[in-house]
Amino acid sequence: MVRDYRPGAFLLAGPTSTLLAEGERAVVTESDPEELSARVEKALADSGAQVAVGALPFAPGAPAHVVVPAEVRRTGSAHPCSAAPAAGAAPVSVTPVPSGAGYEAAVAAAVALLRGPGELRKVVLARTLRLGFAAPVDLAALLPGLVAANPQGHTFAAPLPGGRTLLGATPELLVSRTGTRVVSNPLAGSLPRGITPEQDRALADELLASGKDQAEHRVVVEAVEEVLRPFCRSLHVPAGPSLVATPTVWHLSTRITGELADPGISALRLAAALHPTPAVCGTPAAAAAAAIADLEPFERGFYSGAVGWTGADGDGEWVVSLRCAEVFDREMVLYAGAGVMPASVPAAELAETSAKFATLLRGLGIDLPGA
Ligand SMILES: C=C(O[C@H]1C=CC=C(C(=O)O)[C@@H]1O)C(=O)O
Repeated sequence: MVRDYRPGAFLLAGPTSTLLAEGERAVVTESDPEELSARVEKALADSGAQVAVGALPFAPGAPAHVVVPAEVRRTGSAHPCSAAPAAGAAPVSVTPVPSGAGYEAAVAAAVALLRGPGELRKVVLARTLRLGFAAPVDLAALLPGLVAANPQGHTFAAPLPGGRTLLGATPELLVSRTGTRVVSNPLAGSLPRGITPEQDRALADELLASGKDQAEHRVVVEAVEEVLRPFCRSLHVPAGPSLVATPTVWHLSTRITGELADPGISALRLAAALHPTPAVCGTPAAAAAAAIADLEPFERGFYSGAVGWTGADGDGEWVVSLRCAEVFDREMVLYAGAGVMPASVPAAELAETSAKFATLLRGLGIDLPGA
């Protein structure tokens, strides 16, 4: 089904399910999270459609883009996806915004804020890589290779306003709802993967033993628990994180499961309530968002928002839009961020963002040493 993707369609390919949606019966553009769920539920009821798909932006107050498609196809896992690794065209221009040094300076400024007298405990700072190509980016040709390279994660292509596409391969599940069962799998605390198996194992052990990363992870789990608890009659939060690996990064991970108290609460409503978690913003959220606005020299748009679907029956799945790029014509803007804590070292956060860029670059067959 991944091979049937055509530009303008919506694709979400995960380890257990694949959804491809095409055409538009209705489009809901809404910035208020509660209004958004209500308007999408109404659009589904009015059209008789079973599923709506879309993308939520990072910034509170920016409009979400949700579509009731004309046609939806769903199957199981897209894996094993037999695609050869994509052979992406080499970019003709590569512009980091900010520069590596600029990013390290922003992390240092954030560390100073975190160590200061204010209330900020964690802030996630991102950077971008702007790639220019000689010809329009061929999404349909690139997607099978990206799916094949990310068997554990969710690969997505989501249409955005203005003919743009959000393309990515994320390891993080914001929330899924199946009947009354709710699952959220926050990630936070990361190290790049090693080159040899020994080095890789040592880095995994180092991550698990890192007080800075455990603290960075804990604030996300606490925030997710606090949001989900009022919606659930039971909620299970493991006592400590486990490790998950993407092809380029190790993460601390906690899989939180619950039973909804009110089956009328849709997956989209839960996603809107959870977003933005401290995995993409920080703690407290308002102070972190203000620091991000001060320290990041670009708009995040739909990076570090969410991508997913919600059904007429309330079921659905929303993933955090990470390891992604906004694609338009001959341009691709990649985004990667890292959680900054009082103990953060700017060079280490820069290396972490490079490893995060590599998820998409490798999956697209783009070779950019030192990006
Ligand atoms: C903000 C990103 O990752 C988040 C998710 C997992 C681990 C993270 C970290 O360790 O910093 C980030 O919170 C990104 O990939 O751009």
